[in-house]
Amino acid sequence: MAFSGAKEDGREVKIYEYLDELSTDLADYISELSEASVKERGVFAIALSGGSLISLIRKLCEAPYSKTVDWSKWYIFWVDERVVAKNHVDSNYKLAKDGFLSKVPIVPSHVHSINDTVSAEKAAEDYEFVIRQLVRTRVISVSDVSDCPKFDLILLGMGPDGHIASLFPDHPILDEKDEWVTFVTDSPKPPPERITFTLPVINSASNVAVVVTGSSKAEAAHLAIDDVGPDVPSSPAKMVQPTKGKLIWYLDKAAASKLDCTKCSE
Ligand SMILES: O=C1O[C@H](COP(=O)(O)O)[C@@H](O)[C@H](O)[C@H]1O
Repeated sequence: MAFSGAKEDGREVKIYEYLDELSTDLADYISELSEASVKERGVFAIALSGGSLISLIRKLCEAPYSKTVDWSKWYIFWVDERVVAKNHVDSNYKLAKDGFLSKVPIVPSHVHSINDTVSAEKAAEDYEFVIRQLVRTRVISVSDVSDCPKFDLILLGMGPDGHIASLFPDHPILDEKDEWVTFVTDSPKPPPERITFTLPVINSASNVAVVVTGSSKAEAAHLAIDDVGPDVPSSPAKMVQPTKGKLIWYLDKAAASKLDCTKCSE
């Protein structure tokens, strides 16, 4: 690792010279959380994003993780999904299935993808219903602060505009307080119809990791991580502030190139 720094509010920022090193550390982190969660609760409820994240968790499909992780206890969810058929090239499910889920022995009935045969509004409603059932049976834990689900781990990517999940800058759903899962039909990044966890759900997780690589995201990473004052563009990524959970940023050097790194240590 090139740098690792802790911010005053408990956030951790890890910066890597090489993507390979980032992927290995990320796989270590995920497998350690899985082990701790299975020990404590008997299950591991993890929510995935789409995009570049999936190739960055690829090490989990290799030894030692492929053998040491208790895959039978994993329950998979999506932080956001595009409302397209599951075999569509834009589907976050397809991306995860091809690049990760098909390579590890996760129980098929533990994989909770969205209903891709209905409208975005109905898909969000259905997905929230599924999550509510699993909160009731404690496959997903519940926050003692809000009544929100408390995922063991939420993995986020971030776009060059600072969007996380399908929460885009200046969009009214950033203010959603009541729903767990909501929808958009006007995503500025195609495809336009998507469902997404809301900020209260993301911020109720036990652990959140934001994984960001590439120089096109350097400005957005700076705006989200550094203390930049109030007169800056809206940053959904900056609104990721787990109430009680732990937040870690995994960045490569290019994505971290605009950070104020005075508090980072080698
Ligand atoms: O559209 C989306 O974009 C973000 C960021 O994707 P990336 O390829 O720039 O990492 C992703 O996290 C989200 O799940 C996806 O739907």
